[in-house]
Amino acid sequence: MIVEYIRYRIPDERSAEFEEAYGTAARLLAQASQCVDYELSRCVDEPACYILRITWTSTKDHLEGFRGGELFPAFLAEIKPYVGMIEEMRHYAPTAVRGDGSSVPTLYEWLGGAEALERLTERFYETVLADELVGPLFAHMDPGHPRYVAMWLAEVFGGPARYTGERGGYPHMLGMHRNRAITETQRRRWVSLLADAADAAGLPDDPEFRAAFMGYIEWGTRLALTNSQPGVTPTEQAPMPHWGWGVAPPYQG
Ligand code: HEM
Repeated sequence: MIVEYIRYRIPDERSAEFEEAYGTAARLLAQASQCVDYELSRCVDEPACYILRITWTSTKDHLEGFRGGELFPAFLAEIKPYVGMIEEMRHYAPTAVRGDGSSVPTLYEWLGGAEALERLTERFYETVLADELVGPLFAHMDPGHPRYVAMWLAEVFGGPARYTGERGGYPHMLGMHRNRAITETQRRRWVSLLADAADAAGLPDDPEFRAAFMGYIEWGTRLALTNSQPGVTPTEQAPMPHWGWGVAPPYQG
């Protein structure tokens, strides 16, 4: 991905028509398969200054795909009157320095941290062991298993990286699922028992949290099922998944 920055200096009397023109041009950006996202910002300290940021799938896709494509003539027609007011128009490659701040709580914080996850997994594995469909899979379960899975979930949801540091991270988890031949019926039961345990353990039940939480569980259990089939060769080394809120951030009143 590549980020294009275009800096404009627009006289005050033309700012309204400029923003309107970009509002129209943006609809063409929204249709472009080469465009990841875009944003036009106006300087607060010096209102004549605008910056348009466009993330492209690649420089080539921008210069050859978009500029050579069918959307470009209509895009250019909208913005042409302002081309002479451009002060900079260049592509920038993102560096490794990037990340999120803490304005939005992590799922780990929202659900109540390590203590809540341990409450959840304690409760969950009690019901798992008593279940006729999935119980047999866990017949020789390590007594620390509920705590280890709580550590795993903590790390996935934005808590401390203890599973990676103390328990062997992704490769260990993968190894524990290999050749277990989990069936779809067992996977479904596991998901259903976990959803019940989330209620019983008093995890937050707001729609945003539960959607994100169960989204991860759905994803994770499908991978566990696939990787548990005899004869498959799963990815041996994968980064620890880090799950966020997705499209519905927490409702904070
Ligand atoms: C989001 C989905 C899942 C997560 C996050 C998860 C997580 C884990 C982790 C972290 C371990 C290793 C614990 C350790 O360090 O010892 C493990 C082991 C295991 N998992 Fe899963 N798992 C998931 C889905 C499933 C499903 C769907 C099944 C079966 C229906 C399953 C069956 C097992 C079994 C049998 C073990 C070995 C337990 C033992 O003998 O100690 N897992 N799981």
